[in-house]
Amino acid sequence: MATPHIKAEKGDFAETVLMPGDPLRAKHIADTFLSNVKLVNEVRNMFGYTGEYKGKTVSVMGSGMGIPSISIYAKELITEFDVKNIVRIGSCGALKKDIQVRDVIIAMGASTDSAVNRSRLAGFDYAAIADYSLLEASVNAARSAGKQVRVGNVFSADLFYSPVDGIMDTLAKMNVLAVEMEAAGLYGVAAEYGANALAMMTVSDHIITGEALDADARQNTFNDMVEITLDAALTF
Ligand SMILES: O=P(O)(O)O[C@H]1O[C@H](CO)[C@@H](O)[C@H]1O
Ligand SMILES: O=c1cc[nH]c(=O)[nH]1
Repeated sequence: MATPHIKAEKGDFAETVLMPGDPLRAKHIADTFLSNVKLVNEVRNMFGYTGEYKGKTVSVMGSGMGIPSISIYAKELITEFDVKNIVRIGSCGALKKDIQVRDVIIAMGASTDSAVNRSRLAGFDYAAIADYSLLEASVNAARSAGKQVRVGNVFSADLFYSPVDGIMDTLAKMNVLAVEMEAAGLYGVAAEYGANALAMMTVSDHIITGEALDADARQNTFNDMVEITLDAALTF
């Protein structure tokens, strides 16, 4: 069967799908962490894989960048491929001095300048929040592995290059931990179509200090976050 953006068979995806923005990060994760791997989607090179992690079947597929892109893939995975849990595993820019590059942040909530969730809620402000079970399982998996995570609010920006003067200072003042581009949209899609979602990000750059990882590091070295997510997935 095929949706407009995914060419795969019913049953090709596991109930839980990890979604990095970068399809090559999806490939790295499949190559590094999964066994018995099958490539299940390559439409637009948005690679999707299904394999086994410690005996559990899980999938990993790129989401592309931004709320419009992840919204398409998340909606089709949920409604056409019976996916129940989507965990975004992304990168983000840190907004606070006490957060370092490579720290892992879990988005308990996601603020945004996108209008998608207002469209869903008759023009009112929608609180885009993580599924509590996925959040708790991920925090527990991190604790068990002795890995630190920060849990809080993130900002899902429509524009990577913001034209709004002082926006990063305003976000930091409101205790927003980091900026990225998908979480609020993913949470809205999951609510609309009845699935569970969580967004977890590794800090790839620091808005205050300017420190930044390169593309190769963003693609291939976020293993702590991936292990937390996969270990959490064993419990749901
Ligand atoms: O690394 P990913 O998961 O793509 O996440 C972040 O990186 C992209 C911008 O460079 C946006 O998609 C943003 O959310
Ligand atoms: O969206 C993003 C992702 C990483 N870093 C940023 O500054 N923004």
